[in-house]
Amino acid sequence: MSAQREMKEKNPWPVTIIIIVIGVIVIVALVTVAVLQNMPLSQKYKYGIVLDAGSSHTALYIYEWPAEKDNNTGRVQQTHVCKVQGPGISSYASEPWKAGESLMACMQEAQQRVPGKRHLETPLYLGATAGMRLLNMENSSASDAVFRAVERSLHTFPFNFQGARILSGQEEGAFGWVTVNYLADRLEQGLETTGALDLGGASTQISFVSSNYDGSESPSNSVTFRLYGNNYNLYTNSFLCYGKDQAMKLLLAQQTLLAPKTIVDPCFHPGYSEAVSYSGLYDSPCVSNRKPQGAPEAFNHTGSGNFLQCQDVVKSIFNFTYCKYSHCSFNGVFQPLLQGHFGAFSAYYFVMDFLNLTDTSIPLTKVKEVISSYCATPWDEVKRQHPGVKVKYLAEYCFAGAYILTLLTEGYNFTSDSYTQIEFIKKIKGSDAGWTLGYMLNLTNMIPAEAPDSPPLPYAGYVSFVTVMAVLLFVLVIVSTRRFWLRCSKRPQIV
Ligand SMILES: Nc1ncnc2c1ncn2[C@@H]1O[C@H](COP(=O)(O)OP(=O)(O)OP(=O)(O)O)[C@@H](O)[C@H]1O
Repeated sequence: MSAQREMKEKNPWPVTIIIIVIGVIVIVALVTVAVLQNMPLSQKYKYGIVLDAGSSHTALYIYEWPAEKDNNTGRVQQTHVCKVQGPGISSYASEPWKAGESLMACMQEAQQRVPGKRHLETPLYLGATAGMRLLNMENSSASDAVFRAVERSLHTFPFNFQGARILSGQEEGAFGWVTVNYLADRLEQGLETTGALDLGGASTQISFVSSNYDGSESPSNSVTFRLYGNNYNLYTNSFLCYGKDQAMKLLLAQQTLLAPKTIVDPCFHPGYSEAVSYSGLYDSPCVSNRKPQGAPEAFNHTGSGNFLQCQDVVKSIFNFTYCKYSHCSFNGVFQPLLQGHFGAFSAYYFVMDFLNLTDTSIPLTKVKEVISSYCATPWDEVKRQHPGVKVKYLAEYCFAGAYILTLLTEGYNFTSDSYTQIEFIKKIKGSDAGWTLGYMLNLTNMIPAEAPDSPPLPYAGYVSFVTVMAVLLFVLVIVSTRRFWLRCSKRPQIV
């Protein structure tokens, strides 16, 4: 017995080894718990679906975001887009049930793409823009019937349907601006924002923040936001009837006033000839009050392909002179001085991309030359050169190019300098530029008004900190116990 005690007192190493082993186990356990407890959860996603019921067509967008980050700063991104076959829902005014029917194929696709266990919680929105705004102005019971048909169809799917409604022009402009700035990370980081230019089929929107605008002049153009702790006073205006298709109607209506049977249109290619029915042209409230007296059933629409003359006719659909404010864009609408960068999307992009003019460092004089040369190309040659492009679009690129230039430079007052601040965009980081994402972010409260509280240390920093502290603690324990055992081993031995 005394021999054993004597041995322990002489040799402290077995106890030291036991302490080291226990220490190592404690540290490993501590670090493992810290790592597991704080590890980001495996990536589970949530989904949202928005139907953009535009004047020319409907598109369905599916968005997804990491499940643990909703109501916070989780990156929401577009995972799928489905183009609905056929025209926009406003075209089904005489057979509303077909509007509901037209959405079925894309909705079935959405049902396949969103995981089944998420269906019931996935919000589904339908927002209609200028086509339905016009139909509602013209015939509100027809527009109600279209909405009823669309809602009936959407209710047959297992998603959390939040309703179908017409967006105001202001909402369309403001949510387009939110989308562009959210995707470019400008809101969360509080960077200077980018303006948004949207050219649709029936309306066009301009939205930007200007230090010259506080909302006091023309308050109807002001939208205020508080996002991630920053206040924004946004200027936005939507011009109904100035989307690409309705602007063309304005242009044709203008020309038929002078030549009701045959118009020789400088915005169409030489050799172009098409019969156009007056009822088709005047079916829109944008032009219905301009129908010539005693007009024949149809007129012959021919082209002469002259860009300079085209620009003159295009200018005639704007009023650049009347303005009761300090500054105006056109038609007497207030606009503050332009400021900063702009993203131009929808038809701005489609048209400038086709004409190879998305590079805004190309001087405006050169841009005009390119459009001018396209306009002057005979129609047969244009079709031969672009066999894969929809004929309707091909015929309209000359007009659309001239219209975009006039709208930007004479309408919104972009100069040759500020034109270089425009970027023609289709997508930002894989998501389409347009109002739909901003609309969903707003309705799901996914952009907080205040900047979210961030943990004092990032995850990796936290784990490293715990590890270093545990190792330090361990070393301290070892050093102090070793000194204790060394002292013990040096004590005079009991014999
Ligand atoms: N590839 C293309 N080339 C030329 N024009 C195009 C192309 N694709 C679409 N367009 C036209 O661009 C215009 C804008 O399309 P978009 O889908 O943005 O409008 P919309 O949502 O139907 O209209 P709105 O927002 O006014 O209701 C429409 O006139 C459409 O016909």
